[in-house]
Amino acid sequence: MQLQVALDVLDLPSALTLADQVSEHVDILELGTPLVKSAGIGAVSAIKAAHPDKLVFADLKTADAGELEAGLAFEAGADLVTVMGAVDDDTIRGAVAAGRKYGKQVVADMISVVDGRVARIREVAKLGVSFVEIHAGLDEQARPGYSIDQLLEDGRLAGVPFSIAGGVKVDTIGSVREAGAKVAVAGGAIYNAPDPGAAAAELKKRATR
Ligand SMILES: O=C([C@H](O)CO)[C@H](O)[C@H](O)COP(=O)(O)O
Repeated sequence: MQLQVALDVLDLPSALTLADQVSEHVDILELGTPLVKSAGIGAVSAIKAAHPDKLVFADLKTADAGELEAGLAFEAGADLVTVMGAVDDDTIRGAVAAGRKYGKQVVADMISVVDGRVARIREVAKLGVSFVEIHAGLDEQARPGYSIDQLLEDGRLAGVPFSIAGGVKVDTIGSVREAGAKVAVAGGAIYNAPDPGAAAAELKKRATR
């Protein structure tokens, strides 16, 4: 299972510092949505230039104009880009068309799809995305009683390639691997750790055990 770090910081210098600290332990460097909004699409180019050997994931969470927005990220050097799984199928098809044009990958982010999630995961997989991110966002995670378990259950049931995001940490990443995820996404468990490099190394160890 691959490990993706979500660089959920708000400026490019902080993102470059965090990427330097963790890159040797991760497979995918994600520019989180707030970072792209704050620092701009040029941050994608800067992270790719600093880490050309890593896959760079632009978490645009596109909700409309899929081909246009995905094209912006691919043109800037992204290897993967997100489109929302909840949006119009033509938006997803557009992002996929851009992916084909650039030879890059599109990921459908299932954030906020809760009812009927497995059925929608199967539908978006047929639209040509490379995989589906089964995701509980920061606001959902903040609610009392949040558990990653329903994400894992839906991944097991869906029968298509998937990643998991939503509070992946040292004591849950083993379950993410056992559920069959292709990628585990970790943000806070890495950037909030006293030593982000050590936290990423520990997650990577458990991701591949
Ligand atoms: O995508 C994310 C969130 O929606 C903010 O943009 C996070 O990067 C993702 O949830 C991973 O972060 P953690 O949940 O802190 O592991």
